[in-house]
Amino acid sequence: MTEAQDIYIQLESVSKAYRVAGQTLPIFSGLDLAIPKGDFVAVMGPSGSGKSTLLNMLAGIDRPDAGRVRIGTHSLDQMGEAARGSWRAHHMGIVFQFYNLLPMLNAAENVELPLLLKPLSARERRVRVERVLDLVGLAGRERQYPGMMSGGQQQRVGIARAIVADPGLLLCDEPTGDLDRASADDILEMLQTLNQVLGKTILMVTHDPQAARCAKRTLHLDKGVFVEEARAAE
Ligand SMILES: Nc1ncnc2c1ncn2[C@@H]1O[C@H](COP(=O)(O)OP(=O)(O)OP(=O)(O)O)[C@@H](O)[C@H]1O
Repeated sequence: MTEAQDIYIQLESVSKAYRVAGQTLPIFSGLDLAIPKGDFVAVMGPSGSGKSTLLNMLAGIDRPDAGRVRIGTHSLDQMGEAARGSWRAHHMGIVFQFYNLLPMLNAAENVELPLLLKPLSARERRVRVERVLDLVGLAGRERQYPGMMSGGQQQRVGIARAIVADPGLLLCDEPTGDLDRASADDILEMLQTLNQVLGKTILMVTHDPQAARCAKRTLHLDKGVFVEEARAAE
């Protein structure tokens, strides 16, 4: 049983609908979710079940129509857009399916981007970038451009960029969806290390059952509710 004070991510009675061509498309109606700090949660569900909508609300990119989205001590649903953007930059890293690297920047420059929002000297930024690139196994590849890297290497750069500002929370949107099995397994092992060794709380949307098995918990989203939950043996 999760004690209230341990809860890090909390959705309370969240409702969300889209309006398409004059019609209302309900996605969530009274959705609840509680995730403690340090958890590693996989969210699975059929296409269109609302997984990206959930991630967007947790990232503060989108807002619920009703209900509360709380992360740590912050209620994202009560914050304006600028405050949510600033909150995101300081507390959250996002890992994307297709890496979202800027092709004209090399690996180090891509990883450095989130640090440009912080009051750090160029030297401090370089030290942090080198440290995280080393952590993801890319020491020596700082000057390589995304176009010269494999998908697995690009995703390592994506993970380095997501953690360089040392956020407590990582949101991963199909992080292995574009990778072969071996590269996917490397990335999953890396996420497990970030969770177990560095204590990052991770929420990962995935279609891959093997990826979900690496998480501590799997939530299945169907028709706007979590219908099943499995917890890995501790
Ligand atoms: N901005 C939007 N405007 C209108 N409808 C939207 C919008 N975003 C998503 N939808 C619709 O809401 C539903 C849920 O979309 P969402 O992307 O959250 O699902 P998903 O579970 O992530 O799907 P997938 O696994 O295919 O990525 C879908 O029917 C989608 O077409």
